[in-house]
Amino acid sequence: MDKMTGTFGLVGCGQLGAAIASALLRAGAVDPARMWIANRSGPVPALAATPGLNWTADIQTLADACDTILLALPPAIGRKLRFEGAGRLVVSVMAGVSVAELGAISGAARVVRAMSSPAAAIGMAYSPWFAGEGVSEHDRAIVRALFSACGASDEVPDESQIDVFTAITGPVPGFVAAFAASVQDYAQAQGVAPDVARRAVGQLFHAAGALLAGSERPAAYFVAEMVDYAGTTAAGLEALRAAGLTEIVAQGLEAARLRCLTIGREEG
Ligand SMILES: NC(=O)C1=CN([C@@H]2O[C@H](COP(=O)(O)OP(=O)(O)OC[C@H]3O[C@@H](n4cnc5c(N)ncnc54)[C@H](OP(=O)(O)O)[C@@H]3O)[C@@H](O)[C@H]2O)C=CC1
Ligand SMILES: O=C(O)[C@@H]1CCC=N1
Repeated sequence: MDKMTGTFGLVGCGQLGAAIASALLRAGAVDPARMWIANRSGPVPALAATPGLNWTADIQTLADACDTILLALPPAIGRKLRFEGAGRLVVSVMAGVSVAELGAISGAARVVRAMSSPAAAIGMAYSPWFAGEGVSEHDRAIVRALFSACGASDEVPDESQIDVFTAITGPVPGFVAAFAASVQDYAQAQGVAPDVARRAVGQLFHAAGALLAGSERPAAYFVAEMVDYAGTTAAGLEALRAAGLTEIVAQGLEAARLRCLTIGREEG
């Protein structure tokens, strides 16, 4: 696992920030003594006893001490934040907050807009990131070290793709939980006991996730394979296709993507 060079500061240690902080420390991507956390209510229990880790309630104190700053605040709060971060590398995982806004928030010329998920806590997040104009190759190495400690990541060429991934991979279990709940509901409607349905569907998604994540093939390949097999599953897949599954999923994801454009603004 690559180490992040320099000092690192996290602003906001909630659901996502705490997951990323624990991932970085577990992976050894940053030494605690070179890491700062600014959290409104102070140290979080899971990390409070980490030897050497620096806590502060003051964001500017963190900014003055850190070469790389990660913003993990709610969008409504993050948008209103201002601190002097000129000369720093500023990275954000805040939904909907643009590179331009991040420059205004921090005064930094080197800004990376990213997305991650609380799956970072188990090293299984997907963290896409978009680099603003001033970001150097050295900065990119730091960002790669940061997000490889959290799971898989890719640099994307277009900032608008971060909104797409905020919809798709930001929430974990997210939309997959919605599908899993529908499967559990079906099982229970057929008389399966709730705890058995929960265990069965959990194992199904655990196995399916492992197979999909471990394959170079797109998910569509596995669908076509089952349709071609022309067994019981094919009948169900054909019924789902006829019912508009693809269109329904796209509607949900598009609603989440569009919400990125309004979340945390005065009116939204
Ligand atoms: N949760 C998720 O699944 C995901 C979240 N995100 C994004 O991550 C960001 C953070 O979300 P999430 O972690 O869920 O939010 P939480 O509300 O769980 O955590 C926000 C944290 O920020 C702290 N905070 C608030 N204001 C300040 C401040 N002025 N100075 C220092 N700390 C402050 C809060 O402190 P206190 O506890 O004292 O209030 C809290 O610990 C959001 O922009 C969200 O869109 C992205 C992907 C997934
Ligand atoms: O639902 C949310 O707003 C956060 C951001 C992306 C995923 N979860």
